[in-house]
Amino acid sequence: MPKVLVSDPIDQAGIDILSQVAQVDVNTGLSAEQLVKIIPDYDALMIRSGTQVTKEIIEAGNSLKIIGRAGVGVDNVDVPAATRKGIVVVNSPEGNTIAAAEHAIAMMLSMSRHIPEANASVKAGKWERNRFIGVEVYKKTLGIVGLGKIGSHLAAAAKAMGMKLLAYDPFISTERAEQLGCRLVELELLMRESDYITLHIPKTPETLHLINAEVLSKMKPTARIINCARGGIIDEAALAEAIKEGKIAGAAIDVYEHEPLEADSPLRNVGQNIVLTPHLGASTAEAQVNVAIDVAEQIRDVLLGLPARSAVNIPGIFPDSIEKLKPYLQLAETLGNLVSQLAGGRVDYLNVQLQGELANNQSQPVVVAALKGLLSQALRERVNYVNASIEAKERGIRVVETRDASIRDYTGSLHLSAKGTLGEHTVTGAVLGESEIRITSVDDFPVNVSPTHHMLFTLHRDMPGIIGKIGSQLGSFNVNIASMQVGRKIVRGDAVMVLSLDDPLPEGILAEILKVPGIRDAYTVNL
Ligand SMILES: NC(=O)c1ccc[n+]([C@@H]2O[C@H](COP(=O)([O-])OP(=O)(O)OC[C@H]3O[C@@H](n4cnc5c(N)ncnc54)[C@H](O)[C@@H]3O)[C@@H](O)[C@H]2O)c1
Ligand SMILES: O=C(O)CC[C@@H](O)C(=O)O
Repeated sequence: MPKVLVSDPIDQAGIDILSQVAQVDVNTGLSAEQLVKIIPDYDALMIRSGTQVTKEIIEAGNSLKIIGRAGVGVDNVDVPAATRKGIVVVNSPEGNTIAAAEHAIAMMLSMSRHIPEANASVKAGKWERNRFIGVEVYKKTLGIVGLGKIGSHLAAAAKAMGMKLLAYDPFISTERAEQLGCRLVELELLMRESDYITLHIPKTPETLHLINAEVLSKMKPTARIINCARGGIIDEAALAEAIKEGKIAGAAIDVYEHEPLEADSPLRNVGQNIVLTPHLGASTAEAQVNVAIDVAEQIRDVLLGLPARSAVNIPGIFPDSIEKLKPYLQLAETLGNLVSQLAGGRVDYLNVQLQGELANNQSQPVVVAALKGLLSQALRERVNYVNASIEAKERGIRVVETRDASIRDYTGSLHLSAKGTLGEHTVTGAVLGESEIRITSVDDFPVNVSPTHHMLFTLHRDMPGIIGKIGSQLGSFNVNIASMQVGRKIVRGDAVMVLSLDDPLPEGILAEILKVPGIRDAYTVNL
């Protein structure tokens, strides 16, 4: 019988499902060292947000087939390490959406009506009615940062309470925001005009300290901020300072850069204008049953050799033909990710053309893989092969699929074009040999490059000296070039330059590159 380790408190409904097919050991509060020691005995690991599933734990898990996260965020799992080891990571993308949205509302109202302090005061034997005069949320402006599942649910509830809604989400169309009753604006305007600001975005390198001292300084002195998304999105020291100095009226925080919150955290000393909860966003009876069942069913299925429906790292639903299509799925995902970065965040149209031999294959998985790549900048691990199409539809992305078996430059190739905030861009790629992926054209300029983690693309005039100038610019920022290629259609016409870099491009370098005479456009891409 397979063995499942449950290392965080999980609702009994999930344990009951797992017990049908496995021996289930519930062992919570283990240290990382203890987990490394016992994990080799287990086929599956089920967690909430408490257990940090590090690379060391994954590497020690020689029998592990699946890690199940009873919740949305898998930022406490080293997903790349799990993928490399062939371990499926599953989550429950929707099981606690309502709970988290309702917690944000509870936090907003608690702050507005001083409920935590009033409660403490009455329990201390006092009756201080004049001390706790609150404010109404009716007709106030709520700024929602991140209009995904939780942000959308919250928008509907806040609208019903008579609030005016602003939203900032670079990956959502204006039409979608309008359907939800929100005016889509830039972050700065949202910070300036909102009476309440609530965060519902993932924690990514881009969102780390997105709300820092400078951004907080844009808020009205009467405004309040809520974070029920992820710790680290707000700079905690800057937040504590802003409240203490009266630059903003208050905050309500559920999630922290380090959990449990440290004893000496500056947030603990802010006084009564901050409401703190210990990561309770998903802690409702209903959400805990939902996520436990959702994830336990997937663990059971994988242990029985069946696919998982919400795998965040590998496709879970396709039949046996997956083996043959696998390199093309990887190609589609890479090209989707690439074209979304060239086209800018808010893509509203994607054309996927299957060419050559690929045109004779089942197209749906390839289109889904392209969408997964396209949405990966916005949704990170939240997007998977199961939800990519629905997510794209909800974002108003029009998807067109075409085939052309007569294009035979490679055995099979894939051509994507996408239109976004930076205009329309196209990329083509092919699979060489068994599984080698190549980018074979960019904006219809022929190239032949392997995708790498950090890349720079330029559109420029083909003229002497331009390559050297870009090289020197990168050198002056201490960025090492791994390879470089130029694609052009005619001599001294327009050309595309593709550089693979050893290092990420530092901020500010694009502006310098764009100053080089002859450079028309430049894009950084991280794959
Ligand atoms: N406190 C809790 O217990 C709790 C419970 C559930 C979820 N969460 C967290 O809440 C967050 C939102 O969850 P969700 O289910 O709504 O996710 P979601 O993926 O449905 O929505 C996230 C939204 O953020 C947008 N986004 C991505 N990067 C952005 C950026 N840089 N700026 C602005 N918007 C950006 C995306 O376009 C997307 O619409 C996640 O961080 C999740 O882990 C916390
Ligand atoms: O496990 C929890 O209670 C937190 C879950 C929540 O943060 C999530 O990302 O789903």
